[in-house]
Amino acid sequence: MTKFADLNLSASTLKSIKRMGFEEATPIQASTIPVGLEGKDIIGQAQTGTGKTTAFGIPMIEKIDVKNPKVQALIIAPTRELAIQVSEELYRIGADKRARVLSVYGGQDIQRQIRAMKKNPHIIVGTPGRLLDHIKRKTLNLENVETLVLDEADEMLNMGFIEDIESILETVPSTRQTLLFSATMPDPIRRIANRFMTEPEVIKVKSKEVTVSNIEQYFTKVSEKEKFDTLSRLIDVQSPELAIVFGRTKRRVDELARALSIRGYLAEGIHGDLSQARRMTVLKKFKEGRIDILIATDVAARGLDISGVTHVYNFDIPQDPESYVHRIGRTGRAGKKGMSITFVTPREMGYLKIVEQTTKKKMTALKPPSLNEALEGQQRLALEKLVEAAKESDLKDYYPLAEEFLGDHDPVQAVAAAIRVLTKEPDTTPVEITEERPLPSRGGGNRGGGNRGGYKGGARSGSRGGSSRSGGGNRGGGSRGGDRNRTGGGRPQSSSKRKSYNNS
Ligand SMILES: Nc1ncnc2c1ncn2[C@@H]1O[C@H](COP(=O)(O)OP(=O)(O)OP(=O)(O)O)[C@@H](O)[C@H]1O
Ligand SMILES: [Mg+2]
Repeated sequence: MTKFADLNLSASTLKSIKRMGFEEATPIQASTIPVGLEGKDIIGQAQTGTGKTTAFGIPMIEKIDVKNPKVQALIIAPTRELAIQVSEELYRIGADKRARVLSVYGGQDIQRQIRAMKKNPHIIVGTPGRLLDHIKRKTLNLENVETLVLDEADEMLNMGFIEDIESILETVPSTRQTLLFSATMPDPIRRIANRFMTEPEVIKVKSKEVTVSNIEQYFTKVSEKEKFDTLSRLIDVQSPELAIVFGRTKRRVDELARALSIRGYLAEGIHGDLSQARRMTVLKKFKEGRIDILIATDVAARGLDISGVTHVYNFDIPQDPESYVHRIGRTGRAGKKGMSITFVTPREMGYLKIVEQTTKKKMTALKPPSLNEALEGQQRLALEKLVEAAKESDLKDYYPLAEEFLGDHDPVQAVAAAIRVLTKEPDTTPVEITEERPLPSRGGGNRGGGNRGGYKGGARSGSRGGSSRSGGGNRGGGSRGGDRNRTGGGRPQSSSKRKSYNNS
């Protein structure tokens, strides 16, 4: 175990780290910080949630000369949310040194960013498009940059940012130190490394597995039609504190968010077509627990660090194993426990194998819960509420009525009634989820870079037709008459039999 105090850091950085509550350096931090301090280029690979931000953040901040008003460090990140998150972490690390950090990203008023630039930030964290914009407007000068970080470089490659990054780098001195970090390092990333880096030291944390061991990984074999009911029941049984549900396309995310809300869950979606303001609001609500289910596309969730995410549901299995690693990595962070459940349709079982081969870890088969099990889960949750309430000391005011009630009723009957009142019965209101075309059968060389690009493109543009958007018979929960009867008096069916939601 390495203590930060043993890493030769300045007093101000040590003070900040202490304030952040970090006691020991994680393995990737212990191995990269000394090399980073020497000024070498680094390719750092370590599992999700193991503190890569601080691993590059510390050597970067140590190098900053706060008396020099020029921009000395640049971090490029694939999404706005990630840029904000990284800038916040860097701000905390540099707080005692008084390093100034600014994040710039699309969707935010550029004039406001230009005004902020005039306050001479030492560190800029930005998304490629907006950084280029500032460079072209000459509102950002990178001639004094000494440290460059590409966070989630492989994702930026997938997103087609490579040319933007190249243009940005033309304005950064070639003598800079370059650091590149990700949980996965697919082959094409090495090409970037060769192009942008000088004799990089590759630092991989020794580990047989790509995923952290504190995530319990399950899969459940389920037909496309049964997916939504299975999801509802799993949520009822497992009662996650915070959960992220991944869908393959933007339309999928929108439909799932709506369908979950119809069934009474506090759920909202996030993807690249939403306005920046909307994305921020949804994330904020999720972090504060005002919604407990976030539905997202791959891109929207890369690198996000939200504490309290206990469950990740892959409503659609991702096509490439790297996406899987990043998706489930939204839970089980900083040593906490987590659980992931991946839905696999019978035709997509081959993808499960590919994922398992990459992660070198078998997922455990999970039987989809029955409606009764979902009900039991909700009853247990209700009981937990009662147990919590029973711990309170100021229940005295309720005693007279309780005694009166118990005078006329058998105690078991009385408690059962209390549990019943508190139980949210599984809701089976019909909802509409457009069927997603299964992934092409596995033989098709789907591990290659080219294919990845295609898939990602589809997910971003939302333009995949979803092919099987045929008539009424294809609906998710709606076609399962037996289930619907349970909630009986629910809402009239017509209210949820909307036309297929069509955004393509
Ligand atoms: N030494 C440490 N001790 C305790 N917690 C830490 C330490 N270093 C970082 N953390 C915390 O761990 C969490 C995950 O860190 P971070 O987001 O940097 O992970 P990551 O490796 O970049 O993951 P991803 O691959 O998903 O981007 C953060 O909340 C961070 O504050
Ligand atoms: Mg990260």
